[in-house]
Amino acid sequence: MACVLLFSRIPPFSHRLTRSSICFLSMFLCYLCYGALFPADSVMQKAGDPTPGCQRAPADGAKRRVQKPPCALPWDARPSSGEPSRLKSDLRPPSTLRVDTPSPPMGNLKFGNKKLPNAIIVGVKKGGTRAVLEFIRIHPDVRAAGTETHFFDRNYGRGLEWYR
Ligand SMILES: Nc1ncnc2c1ncn2[C@@H]1O[C@H](COP(=O)(O)OS(=O)(=O)O)[C@@H](OP(=O)(O)O)[C@H]1O
Repeated sequence: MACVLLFSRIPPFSHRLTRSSICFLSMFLCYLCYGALFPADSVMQKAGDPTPGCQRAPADGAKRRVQKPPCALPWDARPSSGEPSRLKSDLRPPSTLRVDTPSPPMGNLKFGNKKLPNAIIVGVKKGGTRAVLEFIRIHPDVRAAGTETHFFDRNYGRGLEWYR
């Protein structure tokens, strides 16, 4: 009796095949939709961008990236868009970042305006503080000091005027 009940609950082979087909079909449709919504190039490069080599620069590590921008095209010659681009700010030479193209919220700051920092990265030596700085400074609204200031451990005696 139990056997009969058990077998009566197992769907016939054709039903199982249909369910498997539906399952595979839905997975395939999901894959297609995902591919249509998020094409591989949409994150790294826009369709009209004439500088494919710049945005596909190899990730060499933060220090080298800051010292030597991988793109030969001048920053001013690149097409601008309204959207704040993470990759563009990443490739921007540090000097240009400060002087030529201030981000909108920082635009009312004149060059040479001395301010104390809004945020400080604190860390031990070899604790990865440089990496944290490089990640945060990718944001277009962040303006970071060029080098580590070491105010509290080395330059505290110079006072706040030096720190600004
Ligand atoms: N996410 C992550 N995971 C693991 N390790 C990481 C990470 N980010 C940075 N690092 C390593 O941190 C080392 C650099 O740390 P600092 O930037 O604090 O260096 S420094 O003290 O300011 O010179 C440096 O180690 P070394 O390569 O041994 O010098 C980095 O490789």
